[in-house]
Amino acid sequence: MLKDKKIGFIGVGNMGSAFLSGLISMGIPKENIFAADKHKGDVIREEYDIGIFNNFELASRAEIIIIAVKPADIFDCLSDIKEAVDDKKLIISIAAGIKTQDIAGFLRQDAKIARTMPNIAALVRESITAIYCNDYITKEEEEIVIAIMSLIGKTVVLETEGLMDAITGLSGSGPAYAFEIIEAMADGGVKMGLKRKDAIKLSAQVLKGAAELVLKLKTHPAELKDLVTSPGGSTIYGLNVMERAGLRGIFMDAISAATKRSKELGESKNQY
Ligand SMILES: NC(=O)C1=CN([C@@H]2O[C@H](COP(=O)(O)OP(=O)(O)OC[C@H]3O[C@@H](n4cnc5c(N)ncnc54)[C@H](O)[C@@H]3O)[C@@H](O)[C@H]2O)C=CC1
Ligand SMILES: O=C(O)[C@@H]1CCC=N1
Repeated sequence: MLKDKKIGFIGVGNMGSAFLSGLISMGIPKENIFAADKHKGDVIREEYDIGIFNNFELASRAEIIIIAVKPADIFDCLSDIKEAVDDKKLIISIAAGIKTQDIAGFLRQDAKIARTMPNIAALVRESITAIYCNDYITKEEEEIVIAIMSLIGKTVVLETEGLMDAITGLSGSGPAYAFEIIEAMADGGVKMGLKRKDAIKLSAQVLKGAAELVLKLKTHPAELKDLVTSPGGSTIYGLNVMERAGLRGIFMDAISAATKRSKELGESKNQY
């Protein structure tokens, strides 16, 4: 489905490079992949051996344009590509907060625009990516967006755009929360005498194993928690401390704050 498409990336940083690696390892011919990056053109050419262009040239050549710059840079990029975008090109944004309607307002009202929210686990093809396609994208084109996002992990398709900020706050930002948990659990192990390296390996594998259980058994996490928590055992003593500290409230507040911030990123053109 993707092999004969001309795909261009604007911005090849943390996220753009994960997509690029995915496309290349899938065997997409390199002559069909282009990139534009304001600061790293030479490095990308050397690393991936693909055509490097400026934003306008890239948008003129590509049928699918993936915009992977920071939200603060997106409107500069849209200005650069405006004259090259017609009603056939497929624009895919991964920028936090930026609404399809605002992108269309900059480009053209009938532009085909998909707003997506992946996460950094794209680097190991374990992202979960939410996809919203505007009304100008056909079913077949939606399949193309899904195929591209599947290069970096799993996908969910949204019928409306409204929940995209909440998804940004939960699964877009979520790996950072998980890294904190892994590090914090490792700190606990170190406090109890474990070596740092062992403690990190143990806590990371715990999160991976627990996640696999939830996903594979399709069982509610509370039920799985009960499997670990023997009456009067060690786990309930640990959980007791977390409950006193209000761990659930902390996560709920964190995701609310990140959701609110994602919305703000879409409201101001001068985000940070
Ligand atoms: N890093 C993450 O975990 C996630 C990031 N995102 C979104 O992905 C987007 C990219 O994030 P990262 O890859 O982390 O950023 P990054 O800073 O690593 O990469 C952005 C790239 O864009 C280039 N760039 C900046 N201005 C440009 C311009 N005018 N024209 C062409 N290239 C330009 C930069 O040189 C840089 O290489 C952001 O909008 C962010 O909201 C979404 C989900 C997760
Ligand atoms: O913090 C950020 O701006 C981006 C959005 C999702 C993950 N990182």
